[in-house]
Order: sequence, then C-alpha cells, then structure tokens
Amino acid sequence: MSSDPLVSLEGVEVHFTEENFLDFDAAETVHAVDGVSLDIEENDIVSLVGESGCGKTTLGKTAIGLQRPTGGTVAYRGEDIWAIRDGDANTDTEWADVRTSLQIIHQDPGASLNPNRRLVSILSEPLRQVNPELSRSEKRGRIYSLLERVGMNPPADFAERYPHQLSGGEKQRVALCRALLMNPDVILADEAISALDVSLRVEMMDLMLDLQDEFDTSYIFVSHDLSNARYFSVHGGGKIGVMYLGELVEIGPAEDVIDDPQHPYTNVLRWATPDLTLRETGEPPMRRIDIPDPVNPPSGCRFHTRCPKATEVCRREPPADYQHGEQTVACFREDDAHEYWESPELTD
Ligand SMILES: Nc1ncnc2c1ncn2[C@@H]1O[C@H](COP(=O)(O)OP(=O)(O)OP(=O)(O)O)[C@@H](O)[C@H]1O
Repeated sequence: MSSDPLVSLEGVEVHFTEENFLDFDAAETVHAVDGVSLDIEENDIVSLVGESGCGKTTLGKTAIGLQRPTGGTVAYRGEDIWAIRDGDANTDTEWADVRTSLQIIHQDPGASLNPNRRLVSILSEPLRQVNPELSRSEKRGRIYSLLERVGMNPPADFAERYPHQLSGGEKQRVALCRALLMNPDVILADEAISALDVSLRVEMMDLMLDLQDEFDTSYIFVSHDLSNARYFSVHGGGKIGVMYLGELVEIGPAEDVIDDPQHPYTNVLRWATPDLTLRETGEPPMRRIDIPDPVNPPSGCRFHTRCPKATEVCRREPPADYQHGEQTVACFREDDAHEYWESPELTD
C-alpha cells in the first residue's frame, strides 16, 4: 500500500478567463481558486465552507479530476492525475479507474438521473462498469439490498420506478447509491443536502456517514451552511476548511475550527450562522459586508478590505500558512513576532 494521501492538492490554482465580446482585449480572469494545498486521506471527511462564489465547488471538482487546474498539481495515490489523463505518466494506472474512484453527487440529483430509465437500470450501470462479472440476478440482489439499506422499502417496488416517481430525498438517496456502487475512494457531495427539507438533511448526512465505513470512502462535503458542515464533519471526525475568495484561509479538525476559530473570516462565518447560537454582538465582526470581485482580488491578505483586525501590512503582503495546534491558518496574527503587531490599523 502506498503511504501517499488518497488525493493531494499542491498549490492548486484555477483561473477562468472570460472573453468580453464587446472588447476582445478586455478578457477577464476570475481567480476561482488560488494556491490551495490540501490532502484527503482514506476514510477522511473534509467539509469546504465559505460565501457563495468563494471557489468551493471549483476546488471540489479539481480534487476529483473534473476540473483541470491552471496551476499546481493534483495527485491520486501519489500520481499526477492530469499526467495519467494525458498519457504522460509512466504508470499502469488507467484514467478510467481514476474517474471511477472519484465520484460526485450534486445539489439537484434529478438532473443527473436519466428520466427515461427505471432505478434498476440506472443502478445497474455502475455495476456493469465496476463488476462486469456479476450475473443479472446478482446485480439485482445488490441493488435491492442497497436500496433497502438507504431506507427505500420495499426495494423491488422502488427498483421499478422512474426518477419522477421519487421525492427529492429519495432521488438524492439513489444518487448516493449510484456513486457508492462505483466503489469510490472519494465522493464529492456538492451542496448535496442543500435542496432537501431541513428535516431530511440530518437524516441524509447520517446515512452518508453510516455508509462511509461500509463502503470505505472519503467525502469532500461542500456547503455554504456552516452548521451542516459542522454536523457532518464533527460526527464523521473530519475537518472543516474555510475558503475566502479562492483561498483556503483556515483548515483543521471541525470542533477546533468552530469552537476556537483563528482566522477573522472564520469568525464572521460563525457569527453569520444563527444555528450555532454563537452570536455575541449585533454587529458582524467585519468592516464591510460587500464581497470583493474575484476578477480583481485585493492585494496582500484578500480579507484585508473587510477584516476588523487588519493592519497596513495585511494590505501589502499575503500571509503564510501558520500552524495553530492542528489548525492551519493564513493570518499574521498567528506569529507573535510579525511586524503586523507594530503596523498601523486599517480603518478605511
Ligand atoms: N466555468 C466557469 N467559467 C467562469 N467562471 C467560473 C466558472 N465556474 C466558476 N466560475 C467562477 O469562479 C468563482 C468560484 O465559483 P464556485 O462555483 O467554485 O464557487 P462556490 O463557492 O462553489 O459558490 P456557490 O456556493 O455559489 O456555488 C465564481 O466567481 C464563479 O463565478
């Protein structure tokens, strides 16, 4: 067995260049992800949180090989996945196997389930790919037992239904079954519970966690909702990674990040999550509420334009990653000897 992480991102950057059809010289580059390094281990859980547009989905898709990075590397078990994809790697690893190992479930499962096929046919497809040796009745047996396992009873009845005959929660369970039947190493759950009724969200997260051990998989859980990310990562013993304008500003064990946030932006997210009942004051702990444009991210620390703790040096210099216990934090405040402490406070 290799000791390499399952998936390892090193200095990953994803920039999207958008043409301006009125002025071809004025193409704009969106800095969706910048300089992110992150490891996903076996049976790991990493929840990615942050405001809309901060790059969570792009980072998740990059980690599972659905988005090619414009800079940095993404390795699967120590091998560069894009070199495998391009046939440039000196390896026996096949791109098709990498693709099978890295799965996704979306916010809208309905869109990814073929409306013209019954569930038994939708769920036979991954088995055909991964276990071609199974007979028809063995496939059916596996599908029934998994449907039963995710609470869709009686399975023989559900197996004959079409996607439009299912509720949103049932569709999401089918999407989860389909991903699991691929026998994946990692599932990217991209806002996978956000569209469900609040009462069903915890049920779905519990189901995903129960199935994690049985199927030996890791999750990258993308959510704009810190309380869901907390539930998922705390119950699964995983991490929370906080993103701001394309950068990972804090990552660590879920309880540490929630109970003892080190980055001033993590504090804002915590403040903005009423479920956490952690609001200490009526005012948000930041100087401005507007999010800067990812086409033109601020210099230095990207959060300096809103940060209540920013000093002149934050405008000038991007902070390094500092270690605070098991948390990794991109903020000068972690370094007692940094010139930050002598630098004049930003007030504009
Ligand atoms: N294919 C694309 N082409 C151009 N820009 C893109 C593309 N995909 C994403 N972006 C931009 O990249 C930035 C990050 O988007 P992303 O969807 O990763 O953020 P997010 O944190 O997942 O947001 P949300 O929670 O709203 O889904 C945004 O500014 C978005 O508009």
